Amino acid sequence: MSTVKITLNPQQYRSKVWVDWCPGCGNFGILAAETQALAELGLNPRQVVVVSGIGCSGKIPHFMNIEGVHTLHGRSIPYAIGIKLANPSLEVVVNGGDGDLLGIGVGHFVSAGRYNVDLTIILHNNGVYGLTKGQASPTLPRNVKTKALPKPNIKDAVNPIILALASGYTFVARAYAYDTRHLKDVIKEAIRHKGTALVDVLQPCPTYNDINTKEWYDKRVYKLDNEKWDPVVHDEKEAEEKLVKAIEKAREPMDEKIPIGVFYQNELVPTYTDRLASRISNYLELPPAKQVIEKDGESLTLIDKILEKRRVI
Ligand SMILES: Cc1ncc(C[n+]2csc(CCOP(=O)(O)OP(=O)(O)O)c2C)c(N)n1
Ligand code: SF4
Ligand SMILES: [Mg+2]
Repeated sequence: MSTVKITLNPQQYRSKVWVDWCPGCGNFGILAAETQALAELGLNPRQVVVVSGIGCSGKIPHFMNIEGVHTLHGRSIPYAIGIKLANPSLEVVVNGGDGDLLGIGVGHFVSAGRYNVDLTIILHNNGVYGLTKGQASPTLPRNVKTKALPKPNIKDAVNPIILALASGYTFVARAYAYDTRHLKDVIKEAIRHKGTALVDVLQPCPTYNDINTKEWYDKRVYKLDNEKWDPVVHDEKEAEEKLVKAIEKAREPMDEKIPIGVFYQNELVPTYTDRLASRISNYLELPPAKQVIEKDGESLTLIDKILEKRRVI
């Protein structure tokens, strides 16, 4: 992570691009909290890469003054992993929709936890495919009928917290897009965490999700901190017990009460950067992005010769 300190002004992380989300969209809260978190962490915008997929959520890098990549639907995580592996000194944040990360991209979502790559993944969880006009997303429960569905949802929902815990994520949290102060604090913790971090953000979509509205969430969300919840694994022996407790907490029905905050955090697991550095002695000084690959326009790698040898005529 960069240690360059800059002034605490979230506007430095905002671009001049017009934000075209619908009025009242929960994405505004995520954008505000994310830029505030980066400002409070004092991260150099040139050292932060925000990677997104396709969806309303996917537009976020355009609205930020950071290094950003707006990738393909479902493919933000492999891009992000590649960026982090090529240059481990960068702070890499993924922003994705629930369709993007848990539908078409779910294989990559699971895979990230197995590497424990040092990434922060911010899930814009609105229960719908917002950009494509409100189809059910993988987090919409069965039998719920949002306004664009002709009939109630026929499929069961995926629980992002449980899926992340089962996949080996070492930081797993839930937050709420309209409680931007709490969301900002959770994003800061996720970025500071060493390992794969998920922040599942409950994000009202006032245009297509007429069930999980601001009014619906406001009555239900409560903070885990107020329950004296301790998510941190302080000792290897605690890991199993805390993981099981976090899964049990995430299994609680969300009809009446919805906990937000950090469910689980374990920094005792080596990150993928640590694992590579233990096998490649000069990885941290000379990761792929910092290697010199040409001199005076001539390639210093043998790639041309290797390709020539394998040419099939
Ligand atoms: C490979 C591919 N399949 C399908 C689409 C069409 N598509 C664009 S966005 C989207 C879903 C968006 O929903 P979500 O990821 O939840 O993001 P949101 O708009 O809700 O933020 C789909 C299916 C696409 N762009 N690319
Ligand atoms: S469709 Fe929903 S998620 Fe997309 S910008 Fe509008 S309110 Fe936000
Ligand atoms: Mg969505």
